[in-house]
Amino acid sequence: MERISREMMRKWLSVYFILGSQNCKKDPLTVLTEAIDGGITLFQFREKGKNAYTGEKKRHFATKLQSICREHNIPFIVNDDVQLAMELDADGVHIGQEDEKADIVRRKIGHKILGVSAHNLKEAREAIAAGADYIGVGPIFPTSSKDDAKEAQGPSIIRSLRESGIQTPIVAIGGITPENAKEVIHAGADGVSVISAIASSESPFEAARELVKSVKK
Ligand SMILES: C=C1C=NC(C(F)(F)F)=NC1=N
Ligand SMILES: [Mg+2]
Repeated sequence: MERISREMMRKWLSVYFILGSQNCKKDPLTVLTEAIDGGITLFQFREKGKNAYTGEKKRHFATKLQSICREHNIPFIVNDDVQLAMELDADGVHIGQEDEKADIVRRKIGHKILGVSAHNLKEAREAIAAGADYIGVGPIFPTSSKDDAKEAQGPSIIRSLRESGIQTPIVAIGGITPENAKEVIHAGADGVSVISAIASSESPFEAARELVKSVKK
């Protein structure tokens, strides 16, 4: 198996749903199933926050989400926890600037998908040099899903990365909704990632469907 192509990565990034046990009103397995039926293209398991699951509870919960993704051919990405990603043979990992260094993670995961958070051109270039298959850029708009989020940067950060010659797949994150997603794509993002727009919705199915419609070029 070799590294994922940019073209394939761009396709997967289109509507990237991120979820953990702390983000849901309804049963997380139902939320994920509805989101997949609504058309999400990629999933990230992100277990963080005050009452986040740990150890065997976290692993067991991850396997249940992973099997739903497998049933629907949706790649399963694990946030932060490289060890868990390897144990589960996940399709990839996502790491932030404060996590394990990207070049070390790349060596650990082989050709699995590697996503890295980047907030500026320097971090983007470093991530790409370390072997990132995509970069997560944001928060674009104010977000309620991450309690230590940085200042919202607006879609212009994406436009400036593209103008600086960044061609690596970019997914935008932070406060993205069906109303503002199109603007983010027009700024040059290949996809949008969301937590609460889907996880906090009464109908994750409808919310996913609206997002899919809004990112169509
Ligand atoms: C902090 C994060 C930033 N970006 C992304 C992604 F959208 F996947 F790129 N995931 C995260 N967990
Ligand atoms: Mg992290």
